[in-house]
Amino acid sequence: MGHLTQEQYGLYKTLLESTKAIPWKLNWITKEFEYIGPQIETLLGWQQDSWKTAQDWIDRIHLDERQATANLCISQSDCGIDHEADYRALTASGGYVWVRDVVHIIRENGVTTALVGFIFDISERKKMEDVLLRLNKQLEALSFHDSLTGIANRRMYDESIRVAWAQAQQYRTPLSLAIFDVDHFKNYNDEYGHAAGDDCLCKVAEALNSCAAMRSTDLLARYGGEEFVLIMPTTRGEEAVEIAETCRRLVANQRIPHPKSEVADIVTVSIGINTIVPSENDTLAAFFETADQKLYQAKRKGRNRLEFVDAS
Ligand SMILES: Nc1nc2c(ncn2[C@@H]2O[C@H](COP(=O)(O)OP(=O)(O)OP(=O)(O)O)[C@@H](O)[C@H]2O)c(=O)[nH]1
Repeated sequence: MGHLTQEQYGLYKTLLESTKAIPWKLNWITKEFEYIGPQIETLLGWQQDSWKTAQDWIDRIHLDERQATANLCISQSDCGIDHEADYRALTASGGYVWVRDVVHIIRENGVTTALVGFIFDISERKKMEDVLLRLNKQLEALSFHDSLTGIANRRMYDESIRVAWAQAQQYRTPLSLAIFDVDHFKNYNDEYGHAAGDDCLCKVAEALNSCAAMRSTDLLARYGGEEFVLIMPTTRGEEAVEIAETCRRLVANQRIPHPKSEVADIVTVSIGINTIVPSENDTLAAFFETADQKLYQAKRKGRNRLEFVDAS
């Protein structure tokens, strides 16, 4: 493009200075601002002529993003790569505004000589993102999935067992419940750390689920910590024992090393099972409590085994 006439210059200046995006140009040899749009004063409060060097720009980036943003911009500019960055810009009154800086590099003979760019106000979008983030967190809290293992959570268990109990009571069908507890899991955490413990719980959940998921009416859930529960509606005692035993074997077959277990050198589970055809006098709480007692019996009797009671 040749030289601009006075008229053209005026047009471009008006265009640039009336957009919401704030234009700027920085001399990359001297690191001095050659231009910054007057709109910057409306957005951040700093006067147009207070933007003298790249250092003024860096100093007005929120500390949390400052280093990373400056590093990115310097390295990309030296290499001649156009780039953009989101950061909080300091305002003259001490607040911050989220902006996006979009940068175009000007090179001469393979050397970066100047940067030109636009600063966009993205605070509204960021506010929206924050709202979405908060909503997502709330949704997660309300969800029926355990965030670590991906299987059903305690909330889902509570809902499902209530329904299963009512149906068993109404139709006089057997209801079975198995409680699984990882053996010597405290030692596992102590040996490998909490993060590895989390991984281990995921693998256990996966193994249990591969067995439980074979019947669509069953529900496997993480009851809490290293405890899992399997609801088996319309399932008699022997059948429940068979399924739980398969689950136990599947966990052992994963052969997750556990040298500090006193039962085996791999991760194992103990299981308590209860089966009932609930009458009017039975309570869900007592039903669960009995299954839990069976679990502790399995622990006492040496772990990596199951104990059951069939009151149906
Ligand atoms: N990594 C990890 N550990 C957990 C989680 N929830 C509970 N735990 C740990 O699980 C362990 C449970 O230990 P205990 O209930 O004392 O029993 P145990 O060591 O499993 O031994 P037994 O049940 O008697 O075989 C505790 O150390 C908890 O910190 C979790 O989400 N992640």
